[in-house]
Amino acid sequence: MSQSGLPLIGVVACNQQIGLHPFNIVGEKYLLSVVNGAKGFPLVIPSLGVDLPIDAILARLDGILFTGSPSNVEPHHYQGPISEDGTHHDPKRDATTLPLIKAAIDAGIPVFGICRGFQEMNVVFGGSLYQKLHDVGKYIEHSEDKKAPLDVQYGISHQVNLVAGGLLHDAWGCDTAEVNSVHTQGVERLGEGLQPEAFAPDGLVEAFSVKDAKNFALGVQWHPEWKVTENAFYTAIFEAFGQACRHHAATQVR
Ligand SMILES: N[C@@H](CCC(=O)NCCCC(=O)O)C(=O)O
Repeated sequence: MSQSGLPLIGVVACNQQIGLHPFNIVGEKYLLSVVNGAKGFPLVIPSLGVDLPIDAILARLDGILFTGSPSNVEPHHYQGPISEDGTHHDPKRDATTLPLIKAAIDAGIPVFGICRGFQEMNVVFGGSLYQKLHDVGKYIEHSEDKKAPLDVQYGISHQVNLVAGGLLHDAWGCDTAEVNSVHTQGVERLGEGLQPEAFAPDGLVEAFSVKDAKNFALGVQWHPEWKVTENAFYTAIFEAFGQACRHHAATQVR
């Protein structure tokens, strides 16, 4: 917890080359969703892929947000077929987030995974991913029109059916909600120990939680960080995450 009483929430970065230099970057919308949605203080966690001691940050953080990203998890992490030439990967992010997700959940730190972060959580629990949902044949279109304005790309795309008794259903209080959809990959085999929280109308798992987690551990395939305060469902999800982070902070002796 920061001195102002705000929970400290780690937000994982992606690697990107800008000019000749490699940078660690985080989309501003993720940082703002921590500030305005979870009411926390965001701290960027670099994805350096080097052997940094994870314990050093876990002891100081009250929650971790695993962000979305245009890059895909390398398929060797889930024994998937080699991806198509030119596929955007971020091996240093994989090397950072996959062990961090497990360590954070084991340590009872609230964890929230969005899109790539949701897919990473599935992989950590032994699940696998479809690399191109649109090639599977049984799914509706889940990706965005990249030429459309951002408000259209991240606008409402389809309904999700929330599982009764789940964390999301409790947070929202209704059986259904409307979400955006900005992904080409998706859950093929659900990881062991993950319980579905929401399904798309085509049956795709759109959200899950970790069954035996000591604390909030939720992944969602959509992007609730997008203009979080303008969408009551997205706000409710971030409020539940923020509440778990504040509770964690209040129970730590530091
Ligand atoms: N690359 C994966 C994950 C999709 C994802 O996280 N998209 C986010 C795009 C950028 C952002 O909004 O942060 C897939 O295609 O399924």
